[in-house]
Formats: sequence, C-alpha cells, structure tokens
Amino acid sequence: MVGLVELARNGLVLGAVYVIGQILYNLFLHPLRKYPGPLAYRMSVIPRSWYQLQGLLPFEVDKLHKRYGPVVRVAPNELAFSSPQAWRDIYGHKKSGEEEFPKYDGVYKIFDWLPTSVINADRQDHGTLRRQMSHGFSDRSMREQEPIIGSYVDLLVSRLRDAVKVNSSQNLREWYNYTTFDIIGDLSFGVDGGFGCLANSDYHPWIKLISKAIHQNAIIQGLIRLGLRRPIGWIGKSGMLAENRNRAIVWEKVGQRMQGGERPDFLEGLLRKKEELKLDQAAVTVNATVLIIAGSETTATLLSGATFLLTTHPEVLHKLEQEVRSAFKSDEEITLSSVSNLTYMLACLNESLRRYPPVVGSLPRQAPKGGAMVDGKFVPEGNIVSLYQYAVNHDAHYWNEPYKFAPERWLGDSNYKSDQLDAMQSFSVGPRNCIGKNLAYAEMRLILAKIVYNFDMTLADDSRGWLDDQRAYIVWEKPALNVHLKPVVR
Ligand code: HEM
Repeated sequence: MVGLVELARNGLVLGAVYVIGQILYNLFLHPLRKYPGPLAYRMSVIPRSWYQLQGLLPFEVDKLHKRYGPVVRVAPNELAFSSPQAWRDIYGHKKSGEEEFPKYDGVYKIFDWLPTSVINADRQDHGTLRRQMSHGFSDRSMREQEPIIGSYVDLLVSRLRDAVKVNSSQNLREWYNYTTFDIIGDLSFGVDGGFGCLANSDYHPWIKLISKAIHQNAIIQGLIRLGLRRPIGWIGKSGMLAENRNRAIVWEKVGQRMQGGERPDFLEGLLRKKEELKLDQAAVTVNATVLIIAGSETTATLLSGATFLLTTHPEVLHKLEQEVRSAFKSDEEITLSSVSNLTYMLACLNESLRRYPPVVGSLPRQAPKGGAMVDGKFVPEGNIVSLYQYAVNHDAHYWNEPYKFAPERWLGDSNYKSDQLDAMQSFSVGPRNCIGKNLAYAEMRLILAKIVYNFDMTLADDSRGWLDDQRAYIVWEKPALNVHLKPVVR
C-alpha cells in the first residue's frame, strides 16, 4: 500500500516536472518564442484547443489579431497571419527550387491508413490527381453540366412556389442545402434526381450523416492538437465514427458509378485513368467524399449568409432586385451564362463571402524544410502557419468599416478606396486552391438570381438574430433561416 502511494506520488512529481519543463521550454527556448501572443497561448496548446472545441476559434483569433497585430502565436508551435502577402507566401505558387508549405497532417491526414485524396496528397500525387479531376471542372464540362444544374434550380423555384402556398415563411437554409446536395450528388455519381432532397423536401439521411461527420472531424482536430492522435486512430479504425459510415455509403455509390458509362461528371476524369494511376474503388471513394463535402455545404452556406445579409439590408436588396428584374424578361432567360452579367449581384456575393466566409477557419500548413519567410518573418521548419479567413476578412488594416455589409467596396466606391481586396481569398490561392471556384460562383449566381427574380424576401422575426452567436466547426453551425417569400406577379 505504502509502495503504491509512493509510486503515485513519484508519478505526480514527474508529471509536474515534465509539464513545467514543457511550459518553460515553450516560453523561453522554443523557436517561436519571439512571436507575440497571450501568455497562456504561448505556454500551452490548451487555450487554442479549448476555443476550437467550443467552435469559437476563428472569432478568438480575430480578437487576437486586433490586439497583437498581423502575426500572433496562437499555440506554442503555431502562428496565425493576417495579410495579403501571407496568403501568397504560404499558399501561393512557388518559384522553381522553392519548397511548398506541406499541409498539416493533424488536419488533413487524420487516418493515415486511408488512400490519398486530392485534398491531402503530397505535391507530386496532387498534381496528377488534380489534372485528372480538372476535366470535370473545365469550361466544356460546365457547358455540358449547365442543363443538369439548371434543372435543379428550376425545381427549387417550383417547389418553393408550392411551399409558400401553405406557409409564406420558409427555412431557406434547408432549401439551399437540398439544392446544392442534389446538384453535387448528380454531378459526382450520375444519380438522377441527385439525393432526391428537392423532390421530397427533406434531407436524404446521408446528408445528416455528412453534417455529423464534419462536426466530429472538427472535434477530432481539436483533440489531436492535445496529443490524442493515437486513441483517435483506434476509434477511427473501430468504425464508430460518422466518417466511417459516410465513406461506406460513398464506396457503394462509387461502385455503381464505376459500372456506368461516360458522363460529364466529376469522377469521369479519374475513372478514365484508373488503371494507369492505379486508382481502385477505395482511392476513388476518398476523392468522391472530398467532392461531396467540399462542393455542397460551402455553396449552401454562402447562399444562406448572403440571404441573411441582404434581407437585413433592405436598401441593398432593393438595388439587387432592380438589377435582376430589369435584366431578364422571363425566367427562362436566366441561365448560367446570362447571370455572369449581373455586376451588382457579384458584388453582393463577394461581400457575403467576406462577411460570412464558408471556410471560416484556417487551412494549416507547416513551414518547409529549412524554414521559410512569411510576410517578412522567418518561420522555422515544421511550425504550423495559416490565415484565419474570418479574421483577415475583418481586419481594419485592409477594410474600411470591416463589419459593415457594403457591396459597394467591390465596385470601386471612393469610401472604400483604401480596401485591399486581395486580403480576401475565400477559395484560397496557388496550386491547392479550390478546384470548384468557377462552379461555385456559377451556382451561387444562378440560384440567387432565380430567387430574387421570382420572390420578394422579408426576414422572419424568429431569424433576426441568425448571425449572433453562431459557432464554427470547420463550417458554420447555422440555425434555421426563416424568410417570408412572396411570389412576384408579372
Ligand atoms: C462557396 C463555395 C466554396 C468555397 C468557399 C470553397 C473553398 C475552398 C477552399 C478554401 C479550398 C482550399 C482547401 C485547403 O487548402 O485545404 C477548397 C478546396 C477544394 N474545393 Fe472548394 N470551395 C467552394 C466550393 C466548391 C465546389 C462547388 C467544389 C466542387 C464541386 C469544390 C471542391 C473543392 C476541392 C476538390 C478542393 C481541393 C482542391 C485541391 O486540393 O486541389 N469546392 N475549396
């Protein structure tokens, strides 16, 4: 008994010595010791993980930049930057001989037994995968996809017309999700009717699973920073996570798609070269999973944000209505190509991307071998660097009235002439930027134009505080967005 007590006491003393030693190292000897940040963040990773697990990290980092400037030490081994130059230095194309900043595997490669996907491949594999996938995003593919996308947006409008006969207040968060998931389901797997969300006015159970997987993933990322990588790996292997079940469904869908013929969808480019690139069903599955998650929730999120911001700024909404309603004589004239002429609408979408960035947090990278310069500061090898989109999009160094919703800033208004528009990079920059950027803009423009053309929108009272207190677990956790819709009579 005495021996056990002694052992426990020695264990505690040793543990305390280790923790104190680690704290002293982080404060006085760590290669990032000279960078500014709150004492608690420089000492330990706990505060950062705490905010991450609460879904509050992007907003906390926003506050830290306001206090400490364009570079802040947000954990002993991690720096957050906020500047247009940092975007280019961390994520941009490198000159020949220069090393890329590799993606931080505590976020991108949590389960290292899975095949590589486009989002986490190393530089060489990424180039090959991205080239093959880019066929599905070419101008030609988008022209071929136009009728498919258009048919879902038309279905959205007609389903909404029916729904408002029963109740003028509609939860547009759901309707946007139905539409973007149906489109991505169709364009990824060739499933007619997508996931059938619009047809049934309900979520396919798979989509609920995807949302759960994203949320779980955010928690897992926070726990990995606390040193719990190994137990997370065991849980992942045991198949208990939403992510495991999600991948099993994608696997099955990919299997069906692999039996089918040629089709202008996102998997076609990969499937055409599957033997040459040694892509088996598991490898296609991880890539298809990335497409489904990256291509649906993001676009729907932005549309929800834009709708909230427009309905809470009636003068902006009114201007947008004038632009859209005077540009077209009929609903049929509104197409993927014709909406590209709506300049005020593009400014509204860009301003929504700034105020409510769908990828609200950071895209962590590690300083390459030998270290590298970021915005004029040296970052030693292996340390984590990133920009937090919410923070840089609201940084008063780059934006006049950063919290004001002002589409005019994107149209050369003199009040905003000092704005540095390249501080916002919602789709990231460089070789790992968003492959679906053009498609996302096309979808967002078409959907918003059709909604504004067909309906007068007024925010319902129960959604007035929609943006207050939202949390961010990789993407925003959005409450219902109820909007009264009144069909426009022509
Ligand atoms: C508003 C909508 C969207 C936003 C804001 C957005 C944003 C981003 C960002 C910031 C990245 C970089 C991720 C990183 O560095 O880890 C990314 C990558 C990616 N996005 Fe998007 N995205 C959107 C829509 C889409 C759509 C519609 C698709 C496909 C249908 C898509 C597919 C992808 C893929 C496959 C990647 C990985 C590219 C690579 O690593 O080469 N995204 N996106």
